[in-house]
Amino acid sequence: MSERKRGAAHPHPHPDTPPEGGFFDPVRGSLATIIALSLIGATSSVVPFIAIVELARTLLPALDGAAVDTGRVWVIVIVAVGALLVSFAAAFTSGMVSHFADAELQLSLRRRIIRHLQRLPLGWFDARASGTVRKLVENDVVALHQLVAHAIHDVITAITVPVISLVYLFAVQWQFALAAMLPLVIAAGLYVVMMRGGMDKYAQYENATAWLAEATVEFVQGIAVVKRFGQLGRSHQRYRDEQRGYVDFVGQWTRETAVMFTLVEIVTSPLVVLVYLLAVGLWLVGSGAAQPIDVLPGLLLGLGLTAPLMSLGSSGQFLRNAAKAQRSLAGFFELQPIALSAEPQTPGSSELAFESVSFSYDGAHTVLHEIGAACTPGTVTALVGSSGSGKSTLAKLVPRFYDATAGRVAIGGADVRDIASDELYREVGFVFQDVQLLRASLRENIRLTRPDASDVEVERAARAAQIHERILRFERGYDAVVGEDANLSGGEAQRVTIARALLADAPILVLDEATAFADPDSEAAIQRALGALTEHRTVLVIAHRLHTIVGVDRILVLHDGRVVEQGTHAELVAAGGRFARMWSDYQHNHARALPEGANR
Ligand SMILES: Nc1ncnc2c1ncn2[C@@H]1O[C@H](COP(=O)(O)OP(=O)(O)OP(=O)(O)O)[C@@H](O)[C@H]1O
Repeated sequence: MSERKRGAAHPHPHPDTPPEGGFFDPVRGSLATIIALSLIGATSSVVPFIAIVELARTLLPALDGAAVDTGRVWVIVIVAVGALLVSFAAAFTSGMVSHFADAELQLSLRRRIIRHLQRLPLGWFDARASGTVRKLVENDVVALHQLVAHAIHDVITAITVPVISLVYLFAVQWQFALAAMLPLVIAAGLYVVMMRGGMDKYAQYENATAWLAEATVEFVQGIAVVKRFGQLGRSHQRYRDEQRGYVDFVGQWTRETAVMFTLVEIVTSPLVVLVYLLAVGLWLVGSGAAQPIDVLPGLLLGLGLTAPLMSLGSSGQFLRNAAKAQRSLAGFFELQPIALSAEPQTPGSSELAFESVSFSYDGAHTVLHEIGAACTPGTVTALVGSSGSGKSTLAKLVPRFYDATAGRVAIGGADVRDIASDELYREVGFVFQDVQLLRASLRENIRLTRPDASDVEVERAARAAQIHERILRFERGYDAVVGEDANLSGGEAQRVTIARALLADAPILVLDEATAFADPDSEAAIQRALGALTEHRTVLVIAHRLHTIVGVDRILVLHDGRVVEQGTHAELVAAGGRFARMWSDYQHNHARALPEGANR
């Protein structure tokens, strides 16, 4: 394949990138049903009240001795009972459909999140990933649950019931209808005033909550460090300040809205509305503007006009949360998945080559500049260089944690981007510093990359990784579960991942020597384990301790993202350049720690 520049852009649109609002596609039909049922339910719930009025209108003449139209009475009763049943059935069915739709939506979203996660570059899965995924799966998906399962039905009911009631009231007696609207208008006005600047306030409230949570986590996580350095008072002070700030903010907001809130409660309270409507009714009847019977619908339906306002308030909050969740999910789905090749290639050998490889994390700062190097099968190549020189970044391009911004990384002549991912992981094994063990048995952890491996094979890999004896000391041995009865030190956990890499038996190995947390005993064990791992393979190792790479086939010295020297240990020392200086400093600093024969 010809050398070409390839940015982060995906050549084919990703199938899971949803079109605007596409999350609801799987439940579109159910949503339409919920809306229709909510409308039917709300409308039919008003009918019995109208029926009572009409019944009264039909029966009243009987007081003056007139004959009662019993046929009409029966029709009204049947319509009322029928409407009541329809309203119950609609509410029940709508509840059922919403909960099924909600379950369906959550399932489809969670599946979509998982599918998208599987296609993201491994480099995305750093420390922040678990928090982000947790927020998506827990908060955002649940916010959409509130929308589908509750808010749609509540909002439709809260709007439909007052609208139908008012239409009927205006048809019967317009002055009384107008009077019945007054509490609604006053409450709505007060609500608007109360909520003025509510979005800003709400944002401030969320910030205050987030800061408090952050300060709490910081206080708890840092407690060991601050205690050690006698800063407990200061750290505790920040926590107390944030807590004070939160309480002050909530107190202030509550005081600002308390008067308005109480006024809204009073204006909408059933007793106040009833007394008000009775007074208006008496006045209208007294002045001859209305018949006594015309006051009845106003009393019955007028009472139900203001209650929905309150439920609209809380549903509005659900709607805002759902909109926010939708934005956050859309942002996640917009993350570029790793590019998949249209014509997958198979590596011709286990030769690893970096061909003019450049890389930038953010598109602005280049951290690797035109790296060229070849690692042949059966040899060990070490990457050395100061902290931040680009060693890990270069190593992580091989298993495609990231893709080169320019140039290419090739295995047996094939660009790693053109090798199907399962093939790539069969070809490349890696052991990086951030050891990842699953909450599963040690056996399952070792067998992760080769689920079909027999117990004997697992044990052989563990022996070679110098961890077999340690595993046997657990009561349940290989069945001990990580994080439950298998509590491992950093070095031990690392040897488990080395056993895993050994079992996977990949012909190319990318390793971070990573003995940072190892004590002298476990360092020796890890070195032996790595020795077993590197036989007959193409090995690229990030070296931190220079005495461990004295005998490797080739050393690449990185500085500011460039290969500034390369050769064997002896050649580089003889050349008297950067590596020779690093080696001399290293010998000076580690004179006593170096094993015999290492300082040649
Ligand atoms: N995820 C990331 N996002 C942005 N920049 C990064 C990221 N990881 C590393 N860098 C930057 O890339 C450069 C090379 O870092 P890299 O981790 O590859 O160096 P290193 O030689 O492995 O260092 P060390 O020996 O300390 O691990 C550094 O400037 C670093 O700040």
